Amino acid sequence: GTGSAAAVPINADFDIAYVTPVTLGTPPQTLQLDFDSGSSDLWVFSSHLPTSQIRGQQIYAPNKSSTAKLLDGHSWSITYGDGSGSRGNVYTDNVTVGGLTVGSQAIECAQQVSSSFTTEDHIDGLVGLGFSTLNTVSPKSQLTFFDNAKSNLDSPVFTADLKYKQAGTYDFGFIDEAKYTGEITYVPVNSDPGYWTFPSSGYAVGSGNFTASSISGIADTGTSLVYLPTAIVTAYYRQVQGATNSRSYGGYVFPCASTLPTFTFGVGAARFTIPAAYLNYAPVTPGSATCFGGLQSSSGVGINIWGDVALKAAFVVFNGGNPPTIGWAAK
Ligand SMILES: CC[C@H](C)[C@H](NC(=O)C[C@H](O)[C@H](CC1CCCCC1)NC(=O)CCNC(=O)[C@H](Cc1ccccc1)NC(=O)N1CCC(N)CC1)C(=O)NCc1cnc(C)nc1N
Repeated sequence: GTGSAAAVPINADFDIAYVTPVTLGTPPQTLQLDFDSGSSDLWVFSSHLPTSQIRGQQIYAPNKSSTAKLLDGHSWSITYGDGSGSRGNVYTDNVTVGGLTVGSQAIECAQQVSSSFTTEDHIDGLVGLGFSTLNTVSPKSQLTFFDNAKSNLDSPVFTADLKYKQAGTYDFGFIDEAKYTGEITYVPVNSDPGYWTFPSSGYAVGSGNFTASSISGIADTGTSLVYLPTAIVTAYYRQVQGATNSRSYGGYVFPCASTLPTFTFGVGAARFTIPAAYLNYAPVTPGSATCFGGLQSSSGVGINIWGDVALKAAFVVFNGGNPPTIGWAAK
């Protein structure tokens, strides 16, 4: 089988995240979930949450689904890189994404969410697409939607075609030739950390020379920006008039009117250029003349992250075969 579903930006002004409609249970309950290749829990706002923690999000009510089953004695608790988190209990039920159904998928029902989830009313939960070793359900960890679907997929892959300020797609089980140009360059994935960790072959700032350098990082659809080693990031912002590394804003900022260079990264012999517009992430506060960069230093993060700012400059194949690989193509 295969599936194909839209990845819709949650904000009209800048791409903080993308959500995809997912139907749960019988009769179907549809939620807008953030597909996150940087984690491996499928969790949702649920009828088990105190109403004080819900602010407009859609919820999944297992007691309204005839196919829901409590996973007795199991719980989950997750913390993300931005300090947000959630926890709760676990049911299994049918989950459908873009025409692809998984029976008895573990659906982690939130009983508590951190304040940033409550205030982000466009996200009703997450679908983890990382490796199942990262799943937090205890005492028995659960499989991701992708791992559960894999044996029924025409091919054990999912692809991300994220776009700048417009809807893209996540496809499961097939590679849509119409979504990319040229060849797909595949490189090995180290799944031991649980993320889609792959080697990049170097970078260039604007029209400058390409610097060959092996950079290990993760392809993370759930992270908004790109986080790379300080040496690379300072080389980039040296080319931006008025750029400073702001402690108060927590990263590189610059006058919104500044002209930004493009940023090119290598995957094997292939080269992918992130347009300047993608690297002007957003005003630090609505209407401000100071803008926050889409490229930031990974020194405070601990790993290099190729987030949405980079992913939307390419067509990316997450190949869950044995061994796993990741493919990048222009589009
Ligand atoms: C099983 C845990 C799992 C693997 C976990 N994975 C991750 O954290 C990566 C994962 O991709 C998560 C998925 C996010 C979580 C928040 C909700 C949206 C999805 N990514 C991050 O945390 C990266 C940093 N956050 C981000 O990039 C968020 C994403 C977001 C989007 C919309 C609304 C709210 C948040 N972006 C922002 O906050 N933005 C606002 C500020 C702006 N300057 C940039 C955009 C992990 O590594 N946790 C370990 C961990 C724990 N504690 C800490 C402190 N760091 C950690 N890494």
